[in-house]
Amino acid sequence: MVKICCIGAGYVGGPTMAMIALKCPNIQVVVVDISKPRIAAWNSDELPIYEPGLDEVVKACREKNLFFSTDVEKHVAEADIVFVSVNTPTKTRGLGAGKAADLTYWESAARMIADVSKSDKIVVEKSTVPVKTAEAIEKILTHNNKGINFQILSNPEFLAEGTAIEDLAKPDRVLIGGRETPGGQKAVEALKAVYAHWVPEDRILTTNLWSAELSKLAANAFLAQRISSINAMSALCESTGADVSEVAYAVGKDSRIGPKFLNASVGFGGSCFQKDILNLVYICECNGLTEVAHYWKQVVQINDYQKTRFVKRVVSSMFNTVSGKKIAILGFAFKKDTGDTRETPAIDVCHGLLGDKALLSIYDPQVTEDQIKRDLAMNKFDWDHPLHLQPQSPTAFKQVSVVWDAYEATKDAHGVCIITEWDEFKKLDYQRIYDNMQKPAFIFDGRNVLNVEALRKIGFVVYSIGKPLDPWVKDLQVSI
Ligand SMILES: NC(=O)C1=CN([C@@H]2O[C@H](COP(=O)(O)OP(=O)(O)OC[C@H]3O[C@@H](n4cnc5c(N)ncnc54)[C@H](O)[C@@H]3O)[C@@H](O)[C@H]2O)C=CC1
Ligand SMILES: O=C(O)[C@H]1O[C@H](OP(=O)(O)OP(=O)(O)OC[C@H]2O[C@@H](n3ccc(=O)[nH]c3=O)[C@H](O)[C@@H]2O)[C@H](O)[C@@H](O)[C@@H]1O
Repeated sequence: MVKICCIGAGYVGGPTMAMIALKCPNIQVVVVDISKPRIAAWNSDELPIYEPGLDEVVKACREKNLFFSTDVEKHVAEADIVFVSVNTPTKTRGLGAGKAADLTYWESAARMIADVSKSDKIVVEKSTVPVKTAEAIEKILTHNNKGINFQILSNPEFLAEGTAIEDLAKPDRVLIGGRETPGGQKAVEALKAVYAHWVPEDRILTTNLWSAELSKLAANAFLAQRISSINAMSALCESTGADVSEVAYAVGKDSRIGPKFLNASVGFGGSCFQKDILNLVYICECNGLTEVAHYWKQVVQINDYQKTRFVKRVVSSMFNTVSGKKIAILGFAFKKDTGDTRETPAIDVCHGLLGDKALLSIYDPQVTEDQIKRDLAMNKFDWDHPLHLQPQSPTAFKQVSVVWDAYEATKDAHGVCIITEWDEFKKLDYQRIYDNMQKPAFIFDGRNVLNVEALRKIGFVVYSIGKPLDPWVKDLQVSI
C-alpha cells in the first residue's frame, strides 16, 4: 500500500488529502501538524475549517485510510510520498521584509524529513513557494549522507476557499513539475498515478520544476490583476456615470477575456493574492527586472486604494465624520462560504473607520468574536504564522462589539457596510433595518449584492461600488 504523509493540516493540506483518501482507497493518507488543537479538531465532529462538503468527505474516510496525527516524525519516516503544505508567509523582518516569502517553516520541515528518513522518498511542494525553492530544498535533503534518494516535485494547489471540495474533485488542471532526469520523471509518473484515480489524463500537466513553481505565482497574479483592473474601472465608473456591472458584462462577453473574476469589490482578500504577488515582485527585483516588479506591484496598490476609497466614501457621505457613530459591519470573512479572515478587506475597512472614531458593530455568520478581535489587533502579516505563534488573547476594543445577528448589528446604526457577499445579506428585511436605524440611514455595499433601487425606495442613501452615485454622495466634494 502506498503511504502518503502531508505536513501541514491547514486549508490546503486538510481538504487536499481528504480528497486523495476519498478517491484512492488503496492509499493510506496521514496528515500531520505541529498544532495539537488543529489535529484534535480534525479528529472531532467540529472540523477546524468551514468548507462546504468537507465534513462528508472527511467522515467517509477518517480512520479508514485517512488519519490526522501530531506524530510528525513517525509518519514522515514511514511515507513513500511526503507533501509539504506548511505556511509560507511574507517576511516581516530582515532581507526582503514586507515582500519576500518566509521559508522558515518549509526549511524546518525539510530538515526534519532529512533527519528522520530511512527510505527513499518523493517530497512534494504543495505550499506556494518562490521559483527555485526546490533547488534549496534539494540541497537540504541531499546533504544527508545516508544514501537516501529524494526526488523533489512541485505540485502547487489551485483550490479556492469556499469551493475547495468542488475544485479538488474537478480541477481545471493538476500541475506537476519535476527534474528532467530518469529519477525525476519516475517520481512525476508516481504522483501522476495518484491523481489519475479521478482526474482525466489531459488535465494532468507535467512541466519542469521551475515552470510549475512559477505558474502558481503567475496564476494568482493574473487572477488578482483582473480584480484590480475591474476595481480601477469602478472608480472611473463612479466619476462618469457608467455602471461597473454593465461594463464587466460587456467586457467579459469577449471570449478572449471571459466573464469570470470581474466582480468589482471593496478589494480582494485571502491568504494568498497579496502574499504571492509581493513574493513575485521580490523575485523580479532580485532578478533586476525593475519594470516587471513595478507592474505587478500596482495590482496590490490598486487593491489598497480600493479599500481606502471605500472608507473615504463612508466617512465623507456621513458629513465627513463617523466619530461616535455606530456603523454596522456585515461580513468579516474575506469571501462568502468561509470563516477565513486572513487578509480580509474587513480589517482595513474597520481600521479606517476606527481611525475616524466610529463605533463598530460587526456580524459575520462564520467568524467568532475572538477571531475578529485578534485580527483587528494583529500586525500586518503576523496572521500567516502557525496558530500557536500568533497572539492568543484578543485585545479589548472599546469601539468594537461583535454580535450574532444582522438586525442587532444594524439597530440604531447610522450606517451599514456590506463587506462580505454572504447570501443571507441579500435576503434581510431592509425595511425593518431602516426603521431601526438613525436617519439619514446609509448603506455602503462593498460587494454589489443589494438591490440599490429597492433600498433607495425604502429611504436609504446608498453607495454601491462602481454604480451611478446617489445624488447625496455625488454632491460631495471628496478626494478619492
Ligand atoms: N489557503 C488556500 O486557499 C491556499 C493556500 N495555498 C498555499 O498552501 C500553503 C498552506 O496554506 P494554508 O493551508 O492556507 O495554511 P494554514 O496556515 O491553514 O496551514 C498550514 C499548517 O502548517 C502547519 N505547520 C507549519 N510548520 C509546520 C511544521 N514544521 N511541521 C508540521 N506542521 C507545520 C501549521 O501549524 C498549519 O496548521 C501556503 O503556502 C499557501 O500559500 C495554496 C493554494 C490555496
Ligand atoms: O493560492 C490561493 O490561495 C488561492 O487563491 C485564490 O483563492 P481564494 O483566495 O481562496 O479565493 P478567491 O475566490 O480567488 O477570492 C479571493 C478574493 O478576491 C475577491 N474577488 C474574487 C473575484 C472577483 O470577481 N472579485 C473579487 O473581489 C474575493 O471576494 C476574495 O476576497 C485563487 O482563486 C485560487 O485559485 C488559489 O489557489
